[in-house]
Amino acid sequence: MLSSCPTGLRRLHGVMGLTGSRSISSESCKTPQRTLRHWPARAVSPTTQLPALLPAWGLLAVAAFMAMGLPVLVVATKRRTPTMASKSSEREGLSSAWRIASRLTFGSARSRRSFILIVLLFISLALANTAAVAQSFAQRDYMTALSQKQAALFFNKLGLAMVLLAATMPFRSLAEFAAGGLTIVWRDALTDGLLRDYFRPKVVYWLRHESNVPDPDMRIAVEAGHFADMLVLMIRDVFENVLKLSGFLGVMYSISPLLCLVMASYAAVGALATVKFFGAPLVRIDRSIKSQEAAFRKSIARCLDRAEPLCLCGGEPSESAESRGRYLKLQQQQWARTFWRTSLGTFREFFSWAAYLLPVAIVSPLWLQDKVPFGTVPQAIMAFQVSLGALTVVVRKFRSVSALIAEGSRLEGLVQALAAASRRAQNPLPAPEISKAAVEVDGLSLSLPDGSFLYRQLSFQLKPGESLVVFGPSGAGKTTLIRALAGLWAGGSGSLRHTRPVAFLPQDPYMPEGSLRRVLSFPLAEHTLRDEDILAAAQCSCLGDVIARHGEDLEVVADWEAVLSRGERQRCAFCRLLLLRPNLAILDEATSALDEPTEEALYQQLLSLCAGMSFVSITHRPALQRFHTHVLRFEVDESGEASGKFEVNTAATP
Ligand SMILES: Nc1ncnc2c1ncn2[C@@H]1O[C@H](COP(=O)(O)OP(=O)(O)OP(=O)(O)O)[C@@H](O)[C@H]1O
Repeated sequence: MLSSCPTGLRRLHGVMGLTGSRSISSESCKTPQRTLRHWPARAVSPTTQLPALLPAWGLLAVAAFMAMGLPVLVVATKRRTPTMASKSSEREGLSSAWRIASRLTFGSARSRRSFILIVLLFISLALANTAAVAQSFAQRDYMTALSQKQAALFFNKLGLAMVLLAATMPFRSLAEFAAGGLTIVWRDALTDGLLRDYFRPKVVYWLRHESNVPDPDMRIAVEAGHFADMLVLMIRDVFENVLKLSGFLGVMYSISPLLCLVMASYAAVGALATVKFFGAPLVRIDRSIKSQEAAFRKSIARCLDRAEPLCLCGGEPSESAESRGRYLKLQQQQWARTFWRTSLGTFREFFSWAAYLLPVAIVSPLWLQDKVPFGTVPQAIMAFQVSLGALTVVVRKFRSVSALIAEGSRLEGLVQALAAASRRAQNPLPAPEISKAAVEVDGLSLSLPDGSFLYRQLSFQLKPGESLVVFGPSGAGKTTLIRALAGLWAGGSGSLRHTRPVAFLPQDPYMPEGSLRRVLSFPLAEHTLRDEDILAAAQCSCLGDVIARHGEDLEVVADWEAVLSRGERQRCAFCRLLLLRPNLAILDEATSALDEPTEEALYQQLLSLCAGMSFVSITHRPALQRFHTHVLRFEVDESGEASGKFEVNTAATP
C-alpha cells in the first residue's frame, strides 16, 4: 500500500511514525490514486526515506540557526561603549536573562520539580502537535475530495479532521497546566533565593549604601513573578515552534524542496532584520523604562512614608514638581518605545502578508500541471505559514523577548548587587571581633569615603559591667563609632572587639509591622515570651499609658510607625532591651525624644534590672553622665578631624 503513495508523503510517514497499514495517511494515499489521473507514483522503499530526508533536516538546522540562533547572538554580543552606566552591576542583554533562567532550571532546590514539569510540557505539546500534523493530512484529503465533488469521501475526511482536532484538546489542557505549574515553581525559586540573600545579616544596609539598585522591592515582589511568567511562555513558544517545524517542514519538503528553501531564506532574512534593526534599541528602552518606572513609583511612595514632615514643611508642590519631572522622563522613553514598536509592527505586518503569496506562487503551478492534487495547495500554504511562524518566533515575539531580556538583566543586577553586599557585610573595615572585655578599642582610625579621617588612633577599654557615655559636637563621628562596632563601616584600621550578645538602640528605632506584642519584643520570637513578662517590661519602660490605651491587648495591630510618638517608639526599643538582656547595649541618642525625668527613670531601670550589663550611650545631655562609669569626649580641631579623650567618671552614681 505504501509503495503506491507519493514519495513525499511516504517520507513524512517515516518522520511522523505513521507507517502503520491503517494509519490516516496511508488511508489518504488511496484516494488520489483512484481519483487523480496524472499523479506520478514514484516508488521509494521505506528504508530510503530517512536518508532522503537528510537535506530537509540539514536545511532545517541551518534555517533554525539563522532565524533563531544568529539574531540572538547578535543581541547577546552587542556591547555598549564603556560609560559610567555600563560599569554598573546591571548586566546587559540576553546573557543575564540566560544566567537567571539557567539558575532556575539547574541550580535551584526546585530543579527536580522544574524538570518534571518541563518534560510534561514538552510531551503534551508534542502530542498536540502530532495530532495537528495528522489533521493537516485529513484537511488536504477533504479539500481534494471537495474539489472533486466526492461527498462521501469529503464527509469521511472531515469527520476524521474533527476527531483529530478534538484529540488535541486534552493535550493542550495538560500543556496549560504544566506551564502554570512551572511558572509557580520558578517564581518560588527566584523569590526564595532573592529573599534569602536580601535578609542575610547586614546585607540591606550595604545594598542601600553601596549598590546602584534603587528598587530591590519592585524587582523581588513584582518583576521576579513577571519574569518567571514570561520565561515559561517563551519556553512554551520555543517548544511549540520546534515541534511544528519538525512536523511541517517534512510536509513542505514532500511537496516542494524549493518551497522549503524559499521559506528558510525568507525566515532568516526576517529574523535577522528584526533583531539587527529593532532588537538593541527596544531592549535598551525597555530596561530604561523599567528603571524610570521604579524611580517614579519610589518618589510617590516616599512622600507617603514621610507624610507628616512633608505636610508640615509644605513640601507638596516641590515634591509634585519632582515626581512630574520623573514622569516626563518616563514618558519620553515611552514615546521612543512606541516609535520602535510601531516600526517593528509595520515590518512584521509586511513580512507576514508577503508570506501568504510565496507558497501560492510556488505550489499553484504544480497543481496547474497536474503534478499534485488540489488539496496540496492549501496544505502547502498552511505548512508554509506554520513553519515560517515557527522559524520567525523571534520576529513575532520580539516585544516579549525584549521585555524578558530587560527584566532578566535587572534581576541579574539585583543578584550581583546582593552578592556584593553580602561580601561587604562579611568584610567590614575594621572588622569587630569577640572579646571577653565589654568593649576594647585599640588604635582605631575611621575614615570617610573621600579618604579624610574622622579620627585616628582612638583607644579605650571597658570591662564587663562598666558603662561609657560619649559626648562630642555634631558630626564628630560618634554614630560612626557605633556603626564600626556593629560592623557597618568600611573605612578604617585598628582593632575593635566587644562582647556578645549585643543590642543596638538607634535614635529612630525600627518598627516592624504587626501586633503590639511583636513591636515590644522585636526581634525576639514573640510567642516564646510570656504575656506577663512583656507587660512587665513595658511598664518598666514607661509604656503603661500606651498599653492601657490598647486595653492591655498585645494582639492589637496598627501602623505603629504612624501611631506612636517618637518618644513612645524609643520606649518600645527600651522594652525590647529589657526583654533581651544582652551583655552589651549600645544606645545612640536612644532616649533623645524623652523628657528628662522619663529618661532618667529608664536609666534607673537599666541599672537595677540589668545589673552586670555593660552599656555605651551617645548623648548630648550632660545629665546622663552620672549613670556611666566612664566618659569619652570628642573634640574637633580646625582641620575638622576629631580626637577622643577617655576617662573614668568620678561623678558616677554609685
Ligand atoms: N556614608 C557616609 N558617607 C559620607 N559621609 C558620611 C557617611 N556617614 C557619615 N558621614 C559623615 O561622617 C561624619 C560623622 O557622622 P556621624 O553620624 O558619626 O556624626 P555624629 O557625631 O554622630 O553626629 P550627630 O551628633 O549630629 O549625630 C558626618 O560629617 C557625616 O556627614
